[in-house]
Amino acid sequence: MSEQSRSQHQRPRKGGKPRQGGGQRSGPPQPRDPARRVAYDVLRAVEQRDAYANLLLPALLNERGMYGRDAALATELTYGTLRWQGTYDAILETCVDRSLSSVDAEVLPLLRMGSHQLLSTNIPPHAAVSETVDLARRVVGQHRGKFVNAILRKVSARDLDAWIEVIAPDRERDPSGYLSVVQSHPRWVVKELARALGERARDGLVRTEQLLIAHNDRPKVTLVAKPGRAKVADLEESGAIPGRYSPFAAYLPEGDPGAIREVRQNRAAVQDEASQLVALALTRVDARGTDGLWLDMCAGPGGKAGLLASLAGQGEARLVAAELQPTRAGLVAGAVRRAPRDAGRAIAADGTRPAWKPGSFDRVLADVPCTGLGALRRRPESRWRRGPENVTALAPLQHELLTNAVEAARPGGVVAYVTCSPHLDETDVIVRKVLDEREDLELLRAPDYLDEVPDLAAGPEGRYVQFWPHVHGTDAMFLALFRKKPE
Ligand SMILES: C[S@@+](CC[C@H](N)C(=O)[O-])C[C@H]1O[C@@H](n2cnc3c(N)ncnc32)[C@H](O)[C@@H]1O
Repeated sequence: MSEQSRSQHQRPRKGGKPRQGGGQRSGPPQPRDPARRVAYDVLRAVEQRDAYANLLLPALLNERGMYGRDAALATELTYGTLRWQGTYDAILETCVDRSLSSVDAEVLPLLRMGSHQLLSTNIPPHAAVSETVDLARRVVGQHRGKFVNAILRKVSARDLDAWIEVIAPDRERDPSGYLSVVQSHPRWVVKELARALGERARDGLVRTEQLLIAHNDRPKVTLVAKPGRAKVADLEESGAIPGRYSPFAAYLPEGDPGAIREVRQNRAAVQDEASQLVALALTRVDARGTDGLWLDMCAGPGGKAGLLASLAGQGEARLVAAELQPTRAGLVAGAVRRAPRDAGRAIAADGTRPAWKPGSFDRVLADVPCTGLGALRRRPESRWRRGPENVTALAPLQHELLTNAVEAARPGGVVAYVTCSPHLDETDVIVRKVLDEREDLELLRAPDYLDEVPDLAAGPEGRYVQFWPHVHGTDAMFLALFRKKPE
């Protein structure tokens, strides 16, 4: 294998042997290896009942009183295993003498987790196998523990580079297949991301590969200092570093964001920098007329609504933040609470059956439900959950919500269409369809409203904004800005 291809699949060597009995507060007796047990419980819940790792893991760590090195190991095992699942499954297919899909859902996470320790961490191989087998005996019984032992011994026969030689298709002949295995993404996702980047397989998929590598990196925790309520300098006092592009962003290199005073007081929040910037772009377009009422039509859980309410409150405007699901509308209410001038109001409402009169709003944001293929860094399991059928199923709703957003805007008003997915069927195709159907809509040059950020332009005449993890260090968020033509 060439040096170049070797570096392409090198993983960060993280984690380490857990301190025996260390890292826990006093309390009820802990299982022998609490870190692996937490990771296993999360992975099994993800596999069996579609749990979200980013919600369940912190809850379990908290419930079991784990912090420090044990929590770090549990986190590494959980996220690492989920990110690299595609590569490990390809390896495991060759080690199991039947189809991997026939392996019990309680056992599969043990095989993947053991493979992660063996192939991508600095945990000594004998410890990786024996600790995982010990856990297996406890959670799935003696017999299946033996099966786990036999398979992990086969996995341990090669290192990752040697396994890649065995399992990956030839890069020249099948670049998508190669990247799918080596960078652990479903093949259809590799193809769609290449399409969104404008790359053809025969040209080698160089930028696609950079994007996939970025998806497998641990993302920064980014905070937003809500304007009028906190400043980036306040967050710097807690160890955060000013963001690269957004005037409200700060990166938190380590530590729990929930421990930061401004976050606890709802004067700051966790929010990706691209999410901040697309909301900011909407407010920067000249409203050409009244500018008193804004609508966030799909507001839950409230990231953009929190920022928009603060920006509205610094001027003369008010924000209505609508969300279909009542529980999520409750989160939105929390996010807009105590905005300057109390400028934000959350309502539970269906954007496809508007509770407002047409033409009521000066600015409208439609941050529509999407596949989330732009947030794969933060939700590692979602790449395995989505399929092309989800893209197809979402299209009518995305189209309807954008159409209703345009209806909600007054003539001359501004509309933003946002997705956290770069998939062209969720972005360009929806925008073109609505533009084709309406004569009252002008597509603005969105990158002009974010001129502090380089390399954003995408789509027809570069009029869309497309953020990329490998270019901007953000989620792959998409923005199209429109003006509704005056009557
Ligand atoms: C991509 S998320 C929005 C993220 C949000 N803007 C933020 O920054 O936190 C899409 C939201 O739209 C909501 N939703 C789905 N269908 C809707 C509808 N018909 N009307 C209003 N909201 C809807 C979903 O429940 C989800 O909370």
